[in-house]
Amino acid sequence: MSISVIGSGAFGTALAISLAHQCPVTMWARSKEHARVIQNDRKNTARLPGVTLPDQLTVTSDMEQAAAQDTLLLAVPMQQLRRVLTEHTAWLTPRTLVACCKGIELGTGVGPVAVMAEVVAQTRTALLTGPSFAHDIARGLPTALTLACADSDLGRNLQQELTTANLRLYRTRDVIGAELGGALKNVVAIACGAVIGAGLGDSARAALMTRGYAEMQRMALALGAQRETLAGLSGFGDLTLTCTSEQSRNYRLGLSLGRGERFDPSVTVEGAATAHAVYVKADDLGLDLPITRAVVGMLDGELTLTDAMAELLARPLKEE
Ligand SMILES: NC(=O)C1=CN([C@@H]2O[C@H](COP(=O)(O)OP(=O)(O)OC[C@H]3O[C@@H](n4cnc5c(N)ncnc54)[C@H](OP(=O)(O)O)[C@@H]3O)[C@@H](O)[C@H]2O)C=CC1
Ligand SMILES: O=C(CO)COP(=O)(O)O
Repeated sequence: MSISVIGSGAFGTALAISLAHQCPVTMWARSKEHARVIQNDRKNTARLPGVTLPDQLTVTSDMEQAAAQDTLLLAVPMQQLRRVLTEHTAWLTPRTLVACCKGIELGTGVGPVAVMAEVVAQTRTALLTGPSFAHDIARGLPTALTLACADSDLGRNLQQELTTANLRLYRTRDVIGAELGGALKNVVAIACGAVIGAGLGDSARAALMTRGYAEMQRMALALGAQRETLAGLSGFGDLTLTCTSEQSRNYRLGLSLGRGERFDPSVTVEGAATAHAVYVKADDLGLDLPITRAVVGMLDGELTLTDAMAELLARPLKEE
């Protein structure tokens, strides 16, 4: 088996580093100059500073070279996935494609696995998700992730292939559950960052995490996910990490909203687009997602945090 990582951001670089400790890995960067600098310096200073690349990791901007491997991990932002696949379809089929992004596509309301299956014909698809910060993986710290694949045999093979000394992979066939857990937890993390940023306290955060988890379940179960998947690494596990750590960009965006500070728009924050995509989808499904609605309102500048909290607290009292 041979592996390529498509995308040389923080997460792609971290995965490539971990995997390259056990087999040769190729990492693709869209910019020729970026690929040359990372390959020569043995560092990705722009996206993942402070970590040295192992010798078995080769960086290239040549998609034909990168796509020549058996298994391709796609580590680009969710809203860019369709574009990357469309631009390089000729090289990507027939391959095994493993999406490593977390989010729901604006406009279609689907997750990364559906996008891969739609754009690249005859492809075998899977998803790698779960609680893990790129810096932790790259530094060799222990991490447990979920490999979701509808095909049991392929899932087993990928689980073996992608498990490393510090990445322990669990397996599920519930792709939609794993996708939605990883996507929806980012929306809740923005809300949690906002309450902490505004000084509303840890009790308010615990309430939001718990009721946010109820929202995640409501949406995911309506779309055919299994409850156990939401309770696993890809759902509850990642929700816990992302809502409690300043390493999370989604949480940091929330902190900025709560503090009334500007946030760098170039930073990848998947929960922002996903909140909008989920809000539309929930409306189509007739689902009530008050925390998602509050996040959308704050992101669009239509609700202050004070108004959002007032709306949440004024909702009719009900059974848990
Ligand atoms: N960072 C983390 O800790 C984790 C991230 N993830 C997920 O991984 C995904 C990627 O995030 P992350 O790596 O952190 O993001 P980064 O912002 O660090 O990097 C994004 C990468 O995608 C590339 N890219 C963006 N648009 C395009 C495009 N149109 N064509 C080709 N390449 C493109 C960027 O290229 P360029 O450098 O040229 O701009 C960059 O290499 C997200 O879905 C995120 O949720 C999952 C778990 C952990
Ligand atoms: O998904 C992540 C942790 O599992 C990374 O979180 P952020 O995208 O918020 O940084």
